[in-house]
Amino acid sequence: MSDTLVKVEGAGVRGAGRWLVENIDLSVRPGEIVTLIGPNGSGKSTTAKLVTGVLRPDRGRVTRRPGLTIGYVPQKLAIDWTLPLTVKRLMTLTAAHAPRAIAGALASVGIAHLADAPVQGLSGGEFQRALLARAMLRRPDLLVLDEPVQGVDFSGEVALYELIRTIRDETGCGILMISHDLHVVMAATDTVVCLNGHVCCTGSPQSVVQSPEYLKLFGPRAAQTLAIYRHDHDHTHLPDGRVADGHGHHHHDHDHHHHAHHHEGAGHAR
Ligand SMILES: Nc1ncnc2c1ncn2[C@@H]1O[C@H](COP(=O)(O)OP(=O)(O)OP(=O)(O)O)[C@@H](O)[C@H]1O
Repeated sequence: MSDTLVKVEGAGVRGAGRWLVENIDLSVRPGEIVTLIGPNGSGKSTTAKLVTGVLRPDRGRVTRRPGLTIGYVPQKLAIDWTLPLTVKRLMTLTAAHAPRAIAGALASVGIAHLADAPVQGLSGGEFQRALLARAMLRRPDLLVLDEPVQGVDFSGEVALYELIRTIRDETGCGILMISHDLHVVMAATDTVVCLNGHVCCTGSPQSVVQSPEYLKLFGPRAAQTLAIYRHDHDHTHLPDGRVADGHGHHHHDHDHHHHAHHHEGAGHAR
């Protein structure tokens, strides 16, 4: 294991009389961002639950570094949306934390000004940041994020991935995240694990986008994902997602990312 935070080896989970996932191999080291990608129902959440220990493997094994602390940001939060709940209170729902620690965590994700705001009024991006702050309060060695950019628009998405990288840089924690987004996540991760009930391919974003398994799963347009991102993303974002000024970069929106070229009908006439 050396300093590996978690290692999943040949793991499978059964449910409803079948294998939900099989032969899962992956590991997360300190400071590493590993992203699970795959279509709906491909086993991303199931794999994340294996990593956090919510699910036990029916085959294979999962080894966690002794004393490992995990911060988890769920896909959905089971809270009663009809009760008034401030952001500050959300931070202490499941564990007590000192007011100073809470203020620090909210500041680190850029929402210090929302401490007394009702959770119900937050935007999608603000809510994700609040959940991140809550997970960070545990000072986790490993942060597990199930779809961290849900309900967030494209520029907010870029800002969130940048925040996640900043958290990694500043705390040195390992991060496992789930996404079925391809464009931004591919550039925001060290290792991609592509799932379809089993691990189709694993590696750097550069190597995964070139693998036949990835292309089969996501189609040829997906191969352009990384190139498009690399080409255009030469500017930095402010915490709220706006493009930072001051380096001669002009503001522009990201719509063009979504317009990968079609090459339909490009076959040769015979
Ligand atoms: N508790 C369960 N019992 C039976 N089947 C389950 C259970 N949980 C998940 N499944 C099934 O396991 C498969 C993998 O589900 P999982 O939620 O891990 O996929 P996912 O990749 O996270 O999907 P999505 O992108 O839609 O969130 C699916 O076919 C799902 O229906």
